[in-house]
Amino acid sequence: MEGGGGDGRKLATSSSRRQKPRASREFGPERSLESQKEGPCSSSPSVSSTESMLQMVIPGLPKSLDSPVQSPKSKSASSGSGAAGSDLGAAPFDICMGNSKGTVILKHGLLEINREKRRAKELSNIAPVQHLRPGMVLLKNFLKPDDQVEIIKLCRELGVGTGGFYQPGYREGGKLSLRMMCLGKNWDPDSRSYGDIRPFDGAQPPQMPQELTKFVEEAIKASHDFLKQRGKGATEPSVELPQMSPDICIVNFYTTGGKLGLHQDKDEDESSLEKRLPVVSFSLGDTAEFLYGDDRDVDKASKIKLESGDVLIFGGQSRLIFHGVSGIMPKSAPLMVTDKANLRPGRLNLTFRQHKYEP
Ligand SMILES: O=C(O)CCC(=O)C(=O)O
Ligand SMILES: [Fe+2]
Repeated sequence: MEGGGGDGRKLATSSSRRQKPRASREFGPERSLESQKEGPCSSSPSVSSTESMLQMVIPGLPKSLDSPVQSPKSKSASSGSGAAGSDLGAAPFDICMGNSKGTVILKHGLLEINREKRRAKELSNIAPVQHLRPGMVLLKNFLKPDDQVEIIKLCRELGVGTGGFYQPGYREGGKLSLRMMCLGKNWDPDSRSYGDIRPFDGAQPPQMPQELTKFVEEAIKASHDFLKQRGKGATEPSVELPQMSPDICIVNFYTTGGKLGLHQDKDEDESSLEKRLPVVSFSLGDTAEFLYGDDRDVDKASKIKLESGDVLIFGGQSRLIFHGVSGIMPKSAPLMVTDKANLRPGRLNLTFRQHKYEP
């Protein structure tokens, strides 16, 4: 499937970039989804209502949930050059709450506890694997709560260090309504290309942790096992969903006002795209309303909920689908995960890819 739009794989000059229609992983409130259609949640990237609610319960939280948290560990590899918009010189963003002085004790109301019980009941009736379309498989609740906590903590550690979370923006102005960190290689939203360092501060992205690769391999195996059960006549599982070994990952953190416009992931190396190596996506924390389809059209897109622990895989015939996040559902994260990990209100998403195919 080929969608409309320019070739996002080539690094463009700023003038040619301006002329080029953006199709690959372009997002942000100003340019895409929010101008097309509102999601279920607030369209503002700030989260003032959640913020005031949290400040009542947790003293010591930063003034705004979107304001960066100071960490002694973090520093940029070099000073910013003033290139493509981002949080130049800003402190890192901590996806977890609390501080070194003590832990955050959250008391849950009956409403929250009952919601959690209801959800557990619902989950037991949901098919654990859903074949959404050729090349697209959803593994419901695949990551166990303790694994989710481990992944969140790992991302938190990496996220407050060099090359950690920042709020990306475009040279011409406008910010994405999420925080981003890359692992393995840097993906630059402005040039829509991968590189070894982040242009705006010269930082090298953290290495891809082996612990994460293991979960990705397990998820691909689980989807192959599922596809194998279809028996004779069905496409060979490894053809429908080619095997991949992730070497890059884009980690996004959405506060409850976060969104991501419809886009294609097509900035990986041609060898990887030609083989249609899948993208493997982990969802943690609050639930996202996720859109996908053949066109960059919100009204034609299919909608699913991605909940904490879900793994979505799209490769093969679905490798170049348009996809995006229209909203984050506040207070939908499982308490047993967010309590243990101290995750902020919001959603953590990791999309693993293999940059290059090497036979
Ligand atoms: O947050 C998500 O579920 C999708 C993220 C995504 O599409 C991306 O990072 O390219
Ligand atoms: Fe994407």
